[in-house]
Amino acid sequence: MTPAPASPDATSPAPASEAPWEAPVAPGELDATVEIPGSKSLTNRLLVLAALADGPGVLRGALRSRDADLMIAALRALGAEITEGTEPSTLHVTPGPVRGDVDVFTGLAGTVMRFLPPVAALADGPVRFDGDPEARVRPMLPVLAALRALGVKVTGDGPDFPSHLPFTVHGKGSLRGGAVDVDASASSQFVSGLLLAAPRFDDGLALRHIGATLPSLPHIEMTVATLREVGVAVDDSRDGIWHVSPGAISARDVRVEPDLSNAAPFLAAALAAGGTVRVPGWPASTTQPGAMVPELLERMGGRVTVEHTADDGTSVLAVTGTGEIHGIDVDLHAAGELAPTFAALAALADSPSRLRGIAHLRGHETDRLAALATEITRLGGRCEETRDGLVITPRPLHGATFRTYADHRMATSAAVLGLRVPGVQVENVGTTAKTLPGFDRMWERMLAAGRTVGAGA
Ligand SMILES: O=C(O)C1=C[C@@H](OP(=O)(O)O)[C@@H](O)[C@H](O)C1
Ligand SMILES: C=C(OP(=O)(O)O)C(=O)O
Repeated sequence: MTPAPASPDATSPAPASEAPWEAPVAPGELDATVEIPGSKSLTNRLLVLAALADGPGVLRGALRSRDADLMIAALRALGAEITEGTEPSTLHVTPGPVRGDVDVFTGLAGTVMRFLPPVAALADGPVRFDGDPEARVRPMLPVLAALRALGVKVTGDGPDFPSHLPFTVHGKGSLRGGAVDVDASASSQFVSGLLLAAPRFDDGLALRHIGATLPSLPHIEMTVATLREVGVAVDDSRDGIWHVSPGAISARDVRVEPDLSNAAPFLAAALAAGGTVRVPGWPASTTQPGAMVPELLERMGGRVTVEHTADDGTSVLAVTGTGEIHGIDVDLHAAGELAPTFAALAALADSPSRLRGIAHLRGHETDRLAALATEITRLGGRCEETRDGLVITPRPLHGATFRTYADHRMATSAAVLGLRVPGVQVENVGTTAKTLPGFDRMWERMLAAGRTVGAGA
């Protein structure tokens, strides 16, 4: 077992590619099998729980990307020992007392900036948080205000209570917990972060969501499911209220599912290019919002089949393009991270589309509604922002530089568009390292028909 890299690049600025990447036009019908690395959301939840557990645990098939490596670096700083096994995707985690007087660099990872402040409240001293310039505008107030309401001192750079990075959480070694109200209408991650650390609060946590809407419910269900899997009692029987009982977090040896949201652009490629793209390891049941991908692709004209089911219950999911892409009217409130992929397909469709319920995307890696509208328009398309989404009216598209605003999913949606539109120059494709390092090479290999494509191949 060798120590996992000390994440030298995780805490440095996000990788920026020098020259734009010319998104390849599909050379013909696809016939590819694409192995998708582990889920970001599961990897980072399981890492947090492993670092707070009652003994050493193992993650297999974990994602190794900028967001995961930032989580690893942060948890190490906070006192956990994390080493690589025989493969980089096998991580051995040995918990330690949560350590204070440390710095946590969040990069642009929502999971790091929202999941770790509640952990920092358990530290025996101050934990200073900062991140990428783009991270400093992402909403943070609800989770910091919740910690304050629970008696934790949180300070910012100036005299005012912080609503964004940078900030410092002054841990006192333990936290009583109790009841707290949180407005999670801007991000489900405010709820998930508090719930994940809650079993280690003396009295657990009774969290009530008080906002008008609650996005990304599957991600909260994922949090609840991962907590239950480590033996934590969670009562979620009332809408918008979660009760986490205090207690030990059991150490486990777990396998991480592939990232179904990262599978989305590859499967969407089958509709844009024609032919078939397969993703092995598709879980029989999952809390990942990417579970919606097959149904949405079918609604847009794709054909979805399960080609093979393995002994472990996972399947090879195959999506075949029929040559047609239809517009779609869909509420993506539960699965906002899919919006960039479906916006790209919508711009290539034969009828208009409406993506609804995604106002909260304005607080993602960038303002994704503005970014998608601007960049699809730049290619000659028609994409208009609404109060809570996008209306996309297909028009003939042409090549241009597609700006990505440090957003990995802007880059992957540009790749989908480029399959049909020559000359799409993707600025900073390296931003895909946030959740899928080597995306551009995987994409190019997918276009070489009949190949099995893996992240490291
Ligand atoms: O908890 C998680 O792992 C995530 C929750 C969602 O955040 P929002 O609720 O802010 O959309 C999602 O978009 C993000 O990619 C991952
Ligand atoms: C919104 C996303 O990321 P984050 O975890 O940084 O919020 C995303 O990956 O689409």
